[in-house]
Amino acid sequence: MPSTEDELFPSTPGKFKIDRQSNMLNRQFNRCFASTSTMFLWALFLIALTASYLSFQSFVDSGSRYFSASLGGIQWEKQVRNSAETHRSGGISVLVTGAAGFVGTHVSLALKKRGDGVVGIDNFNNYYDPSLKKARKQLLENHKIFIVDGDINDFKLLSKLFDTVAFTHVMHLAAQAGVRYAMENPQSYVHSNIAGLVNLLEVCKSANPQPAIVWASSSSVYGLNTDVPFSESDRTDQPASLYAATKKAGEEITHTYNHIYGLSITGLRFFTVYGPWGRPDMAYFSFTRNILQGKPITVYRGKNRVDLARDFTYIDDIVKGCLGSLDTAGKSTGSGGKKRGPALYRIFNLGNTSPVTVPNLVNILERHLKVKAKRNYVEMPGNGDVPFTHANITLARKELGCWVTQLYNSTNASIQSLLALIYAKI
Ligand SMILES: O=C(O)[C@H]1O[C@H](OP(=O)(O)OP(=O)(O)OC[C@H]2O[C@@H](n3ccc(=O)[nH]c3=O)[C@H](O)[C@@H]2O)[C@H](O)[C@@H](O)[C@H]1O
Repeated sequence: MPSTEDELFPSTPGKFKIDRQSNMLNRQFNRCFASTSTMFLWALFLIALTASYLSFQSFVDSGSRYFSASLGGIQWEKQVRNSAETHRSGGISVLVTGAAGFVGTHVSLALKKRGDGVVGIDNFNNYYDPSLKKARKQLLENHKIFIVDGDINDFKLLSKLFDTVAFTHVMHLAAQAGVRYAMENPQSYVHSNIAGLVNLLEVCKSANPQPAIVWASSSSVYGLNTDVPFSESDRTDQPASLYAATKKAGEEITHTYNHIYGLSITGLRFFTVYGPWGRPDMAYFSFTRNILQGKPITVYRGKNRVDLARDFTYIDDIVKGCLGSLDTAGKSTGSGGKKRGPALYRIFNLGNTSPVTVPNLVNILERHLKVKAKRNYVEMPGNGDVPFTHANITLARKELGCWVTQLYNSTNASIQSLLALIYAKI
């Protein structure tokens, strides 16, 4: 008779293990379920286990519900829906990214004023004083526009917005702006202008219905192009800054989403936009501040002391171009992430068509401010600037219809607003 357990099993290792395990299980099974009362206890235990698992699941669900309250919650969803509601027949429902930015604020207000639904999203980053962005947010809220504090890289948040509202359009203005800052913080351009854009497009392509997208490209894509005025068909493969390169990349990226998923895309190449509620990093703003404070200003010059020139464009013209683009965008054709037919892909210059040299800009500021500027002329550092910009807007005039270029006399309105901001220490 075998005296030990081991002697019961053959010596083949694989088999040994299996048999040994099954034997052990058998013995455990025998021990545990030896009597019906123990079986009854086991049944009770299993029921309790199932019940606690189910209640844990509901805890997890309510937890994720609670978590999404930071994205949403019932109150939040209500605010989003109310803000997105249209108040005119044939109105559109627009998600405006970068809504607390300069252009975003003006476009949001204009849409709301004509009865469209608007929901804004902005990450309130500190590229420039966020208190200016908060002040713009307050202005928008006064007009019953709800602004979500969030980043376009947040896939969950964007998806939730599209789950809450079937946006017909996206006006994509969130971006890392500024040409020269790209040398200081290159990653921020990749984060917003590339990764953020792709994230937004990923959400839009899966949305049902897919929205039509209008977004801000830039005059900087013309880079070192020397054909003037700049036309949409001109070459754009010589960017002078990382900013320009990310905007150019955006044009290519949006093209692929148009091609693969049937998203309607309109890219707008803005030319140095100025006006009330403008950006403090831009020359007309920083020059105004310095002139008023008696500080010198640095005026860049090109090679051989050639003046730099910009096709400075007034914000109201840009707003008209944005609204005209939204109105003519046509529908995206895809659904469920699949293309169902060709959709519009367009690019337009939005510029003033009459460049002004930077020294002349300073003259105009001096006239309005009635203060003489202390000018330091410096050769343009090789940090992303281009010598001049000049828009040909024939295409925008023809296809957007509403395009009427204003003259530079709108400077006064801008300056009054800048003064208010400067005195408010923004
Ligand atoms: O159209 C665009 O795509 C871009 O427009 C804007 O860029 P820019 O045209 O560079 O505007 P802005 O900074 O106002 O400089 C104006 C002029 O002043 C010169 N400039 C500037 C600063 C300074 O200290 N001295 C100076 O001479 C400077 O050399 C330039 O000649 C947006 O910021 C950018 O986000 C993008 O949208």
